[in-house]
Amino acid sequence: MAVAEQQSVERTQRPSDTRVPTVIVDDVHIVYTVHGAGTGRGSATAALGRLLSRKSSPNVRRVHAVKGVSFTSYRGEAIGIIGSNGSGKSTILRAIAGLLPPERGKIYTDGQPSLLGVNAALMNDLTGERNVILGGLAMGMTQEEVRSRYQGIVDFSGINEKGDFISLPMRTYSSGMAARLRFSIAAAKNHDVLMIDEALATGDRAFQRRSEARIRELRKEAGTVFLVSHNNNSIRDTCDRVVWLEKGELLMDGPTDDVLKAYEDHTK
Ligand SMILES: Nc1ncnc2c1ncn2[C@@H]1O[C@H](COP(=O)(O)OP(=O)(O)OP(=O)(O)O)[C@@H](O)[C@H]1O
Repeated sequence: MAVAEQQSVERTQRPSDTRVPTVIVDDVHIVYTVHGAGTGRGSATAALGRLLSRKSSPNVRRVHAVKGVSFTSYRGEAIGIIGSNGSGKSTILRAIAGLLPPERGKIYTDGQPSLLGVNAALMNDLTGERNVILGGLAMGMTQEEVRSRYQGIVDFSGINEKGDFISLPMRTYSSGMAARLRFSIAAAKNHDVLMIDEALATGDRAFQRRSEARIRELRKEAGTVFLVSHNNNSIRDTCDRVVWLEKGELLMDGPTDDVLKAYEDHTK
């Protein structure tokens, strides 16, 4: 795999009235290579033929998921990323987190961006309690910090509101409960750049309100928050700027109200 084109923006002394960039995405292209792809003919007979064929398919298909996207984020901004299914939102976040190498273009980041996805790695067979400790340590907290923030994380997640779930293995949680715990662990720490992929969509309304308030706090603490969501109200309540991707291209980047209005007109 090619080396990710992830570089650090040097922290230099700047006048206090200038905006400080946190992520620079410069003409980025991201291509997935899919091995063993079919021929692309979609009929049932063609699919059955492929399944019954003894030959393994030599086909390799390239999916050009992000096409020449550029934008810069600044400290204190919360940026919503919107667009229809498959438009490249999760892909661009994964690239900013350094998990996917751009095929072309460059991504510069100030500090280590943290990606909080619905699939963020916690261990399903461990209890919620163990996962809070594991997740806290994985994010770079000391044991002492984890101990002192433990109760706050559990209370924020609301996991124990209906019984002692925190001492049960995470595999017994509903997907919403698991997403809440992941968000609560990540939000317990201040991040230079925090990227949240749909995590809010799975919580109930009360949890969404708490999360939105916490996102506003994180911004005040001089971080940058990216929020991928299909929920326009969540974006409206949390973000002051929105980037709209469609078919891997940047369609619009501007103030939340302007971009959401154009998006809502487009999707009517
Ligand atoms: N691991 C992968 N291998 C191959 N193609 C992929 C992979 N992940 C995503 N893609 C493709 O890349 C494109 C962008 O996908 P991505 O998940 O970034 O979209 P998205 O905007 O986050 O979609 P959604 O709103 O449905 O979550 C899609 O065409 C998708 O099929």
